[in-house]
Amino acid sequence: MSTYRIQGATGEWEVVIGLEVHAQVTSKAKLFSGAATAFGAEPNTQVSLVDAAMPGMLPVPNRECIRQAVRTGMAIDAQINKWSRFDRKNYFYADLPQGYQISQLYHPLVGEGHLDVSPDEKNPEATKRIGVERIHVEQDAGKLMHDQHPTMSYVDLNRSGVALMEIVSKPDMRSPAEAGAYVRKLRSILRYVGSCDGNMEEGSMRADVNVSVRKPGDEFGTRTETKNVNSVRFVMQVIEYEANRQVDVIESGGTVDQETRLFDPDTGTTRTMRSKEDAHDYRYFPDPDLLPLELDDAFLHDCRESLPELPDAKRHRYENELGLSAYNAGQLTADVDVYQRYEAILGATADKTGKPEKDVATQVANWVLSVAPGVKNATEDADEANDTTVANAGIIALQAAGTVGGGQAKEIYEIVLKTGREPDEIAETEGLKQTSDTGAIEAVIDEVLANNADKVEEYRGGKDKLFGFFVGQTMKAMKGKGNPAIVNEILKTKLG
Ligand SMILES: Nc1ncnc2c1ncn2[C@@H]1O[C@H](COP(=O)(O)OP(=O)(O)OP(=O)(O)O)[C@@H](O)[C@H]1O
Ligand SMILES: [Mg+2]
Ligand SMILES: [Mg+2]
Repeated sequence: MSTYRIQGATGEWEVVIGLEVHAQVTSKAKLFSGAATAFGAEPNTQVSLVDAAMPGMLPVPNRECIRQAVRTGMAIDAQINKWSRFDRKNYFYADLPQGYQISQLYHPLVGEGHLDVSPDEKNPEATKRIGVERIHVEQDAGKLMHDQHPTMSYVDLNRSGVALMEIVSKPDMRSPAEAGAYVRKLRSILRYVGSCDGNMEEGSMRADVNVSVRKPGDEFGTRTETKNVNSVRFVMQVIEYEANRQVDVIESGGTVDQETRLFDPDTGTTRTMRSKEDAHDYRYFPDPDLLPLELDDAFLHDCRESLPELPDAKRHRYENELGLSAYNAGQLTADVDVYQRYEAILGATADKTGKPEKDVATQVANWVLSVAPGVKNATEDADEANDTTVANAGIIALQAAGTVGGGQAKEIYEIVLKTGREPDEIAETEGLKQTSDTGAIEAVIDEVLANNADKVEEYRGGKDKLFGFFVGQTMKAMKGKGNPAIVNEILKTKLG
């Protein structure tokens, strides 16, 4: 793995990165109230008296949120703490009516774990292990709206009280690529587990990016923390910018302040938001309204039993059982949507062809990863609803049987996407079937050879490369519909 270094005036610098990822827990209700959590609702329509911090309201932990955080911890091989507790993090802000956030500082639900990440997507086998310090559960705050009125700000409390998992990494990353890979892998696992939808655009997953620089081998330097970064690309940009900025500050005789910064996507730069409050400024103390959480074995057992096959295990199985290349296996297992589509089409293709999955696995992989997306991108009036598992499997099966060739398969798919017609019927009525009629193919080949007597002579004289020319001419004469295997076979016989 290549080492990322920043070249300064005084030599090479290493960058040290730790990420705090806030992931919204997939749950119909909030962490301590029954209010709904749907994205995009009208402001203040999903607020209970608990979320609005009315006096005398008491929080009641939502079992499903705890369950999802525990399952997430299990998915990263983390220590699950059977005893944990909620603390109040006190601060004043207009989007926080309680005056404190219920979080977990001293006894988090989930302790140490780790993720194996692949900084180079082309080489998913080259992994680096990144430690996770802990996962704690906490409430989200509301949102201030500054664009509704010229002189007033409004408050939307829909998000107030929504359950978040804060997943805190160790300062183990050393390059933008590693940090990008960490966020991708974490997102992938959250989506497999189903504990967070991973939608960074809608804010379901946001990263606080901690960056410091040091000379290789030195102690850690002072970190800055850039808040609420909401895409993989932005995380990488923040690191690139911050690391270079810090090197400049130090090399020009200054010191890096431990502070909170904001990222500006328009310029790709960060700027000071506030200097870092020390943790004790929050006056953390155990929330007296809540009992400690105690998890029993049955609950833990249920959490573990409900975990799906996870990305790494699935990737290895695709390689070992289905014989896929490491690259294809990595691409297909990176996201839930992709592997679900793959597995559905693979199963249907095996059924349709009567072959074991292993025998069609690579063909289906190429179809799902490259052929189908290529056709889809080029088809303007494609209707997503026509892109069914059955239709895809139908086309792949036609090709596997030699009924259609690669070119015809694409044409059929295009028609499927536009019209929803059935692949077998399209192949039949649109004249897209390959000819396997040896007599017909032989006749065409005889003509091709007769028209190119000089080339036949050269071929027989040892110019082997001309074989491809004869195949090409035959296919052209047959408008691409000759069965390639049969064309090859007859040509070989005829040319001797
Ligand atoms: N020297 C360093 N350089 C880069 N990252 C660091 C360094 N030291 C710590 N970190 C990272 O900073 C993060 C600290 O997060 P943590 O939640 O523990 O505390 P915090 O940021 O002070 O608290 P808060 O949750 O209130 O923001 C971790 O991801 C850790 O890996
Ligand atoms: Mg934190
Ligand atoms: Mg932080």
